[in-house]
Formats: sequence, C-alpha cells, structure tokens
Amino acid sequence: MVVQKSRVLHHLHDDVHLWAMADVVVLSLGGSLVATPSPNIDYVHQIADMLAELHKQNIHVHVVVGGGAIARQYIGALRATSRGLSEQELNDRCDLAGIWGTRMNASLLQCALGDLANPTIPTETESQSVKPNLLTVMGGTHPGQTTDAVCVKLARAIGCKKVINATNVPGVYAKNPKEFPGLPMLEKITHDDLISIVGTHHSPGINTVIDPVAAGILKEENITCFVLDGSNLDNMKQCLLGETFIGTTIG
Ligand SMILES: Nc1ncnc2c1ncn2[C@@H]1O[C@H](COP(=O)(O)OP(=O)(O)O)[C@@H](O)[C@H]1O
Ligand SMILES: O=c1ccn([C@@H]2O[C@H](COP(=O)(O)OP(=O)(O)O)[C@@H](O)[C@H]2O)c(=O)[nH]1
Repeated sequence: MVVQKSRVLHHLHDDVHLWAMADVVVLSLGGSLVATPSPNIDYVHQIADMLAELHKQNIHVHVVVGGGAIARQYIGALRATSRGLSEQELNDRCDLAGIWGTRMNASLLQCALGDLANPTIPTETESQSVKPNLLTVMGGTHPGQTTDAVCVKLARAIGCKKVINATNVPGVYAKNPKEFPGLPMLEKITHDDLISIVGTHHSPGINTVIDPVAAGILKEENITCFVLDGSNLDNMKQCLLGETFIGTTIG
C-alpha cells in the first residue's frame, strides 16, 4: 500500500490506538480540479465520497486544496489595479489573495466531508493541524510558495513520507506539455530531476506541475511524490491503494 509506512505519532489522546495505526497520506489537490472556472460541486462530492470510503479502510488522506481560477483572477486583477507598490510588496499581496482563494476552495471539500473533516481550516503546517481520526482540509499558509509546498510541509510535520500531487495533466514531463505537446510523460524521476525541471523561482499564480519550494523539501526529506491527473478518481484511488496507476513517481 502506498501509505503503508506512514504512521502518525502525535496527539496521544484516548483514541490514539486506532488513529496511530492509520495509513496516512497528504494530497495536494489542484485548484484547477476543485474550482475552475467555478466550484465543481460534482467533483467535490465524488472525491469526498472516495476519501470517506478510504477512511473506513483506515487510510487517512489529508488534503491541501489549490486556488484555481479565483486565485488567478485576483492575482491578475491586483496586478492591474496596483499603484506605486514595489514588486515585492505586490507579489506578497498577490500571494495573499491566492491564499484566500485556496482557503475558499478548501472549504468546499471540508463541507462535503461533513463531520469527517477537521472543522477548522489550519493556517500553519504543524502536527496540531491534524486531529485524531479526522481529515484535515486546508489551503495556503504563507506567501512565497504554492499549496504543493503546503502539502509537503504538512507531510513533514506529521512524519508522512508519501504525498500525491493531483493536477490537470497525466504526470511530469521534461517541459510543459501544453507548450511542448508530444513529449512522453516521465514515469519515474529523481528529486534532482524534478528540481532541474521546475527550477527555483516562485511567482504568484505560478504555472508549474510542482512548485520549486515543494521540490526542494521533497528532496531534503526524501519524501516520495506521485503526480497524476486528479480528474481520474479511479486512477487516484489505485495510487492510494498502492496499485498500478498512471502518473509519475518522484524519488
Ligand atoms: N514539466 C511539466 N510537466 C507537467 N506539467 C507542467 C510542466 N511544466 C508546467 N506544467 C503545467 O503545470 C500545470 C499544472 O499546474 P496548475 O496549472 O497550477 O494546476 P493545478 O491547479 O492542478 O495545481 C499543467 O497544466 C501544465 O501545463
Ligand atoms: O501557501 C501558499 C499557497 C498559495 N499561495 C498563492 O496562491 C496561489 C494559488 O495556489 P496554488 O498555485 O497552489 O493553486 P493551484 O495551482 O492548485 O490552482 C499560488 O500560486 C500563490 O500565489 C501562497 O502564496 N502561499
């Protein structure tokens, strides 16, 4: 099973026994899937159902949701309306607007999960962001990164060594497949390969398969990352169950 070796060792509450034995994975769920161009209610319901079913099998999937269209719209609008701000100040404000978008999108999945979800949307990636036997759904935390980095930081905080990045392309390619169609998807790459593909520079609303901050932490922490097309939930479930799936394995 993909998540077999991940054991959460925090929060020694009464129900620690059951909870500590759960397989845990952190999923970065692209905003393009959840809410682009507007909230995708059917998709949110379908993924919530899948996560609830996996929870019954003691596979706990915590989710970090991206900003999608609302984040990109506001980032573009802020750039258009800004007057007299330094580049750095404007970038920070764009990132903050992006973060608000991610949290609005996170609230969609949080509501669809009902009482299975942590009722709070955490604003930090720390072990306390995850509550016993509940699924955490969150968005962004700080400027200078994307929700890919939040996903990897949450995994690091809870001692989880496997993450999934669900996006709108089948996996990682040597170059952006939308600009360079016809390239083969890479089935298995190293952390260093990923870093050379995504580079090191963050910009608000960045359009890259995994952001540079996340790529660096994946390497530092030796976390394995599976990248796949999140619109295919059967394929995502196969990955979560450790079965053969279509996508890229990093690390
Ligand atoms: N090397 C690459 N491999 C795969 N996708 C890439 C690559 N470089 C850029 N991309 C782009 O990254 C996009 C996914 O990121 P993004 O648009 O932020 O979606 P999401 O909402 O899923 O995070 C893809 O649509 C693709 O065009
Ligand atoms: O911790 C975070 C998460 C997000 N963002 C900003 O919000 C945008 C939208 O988030 P993300 O790129 O993860 O969304 P997605 O690509 O999944 O739509 C990012 O590009 C950043 O500008 C940020 O500054 N800090």
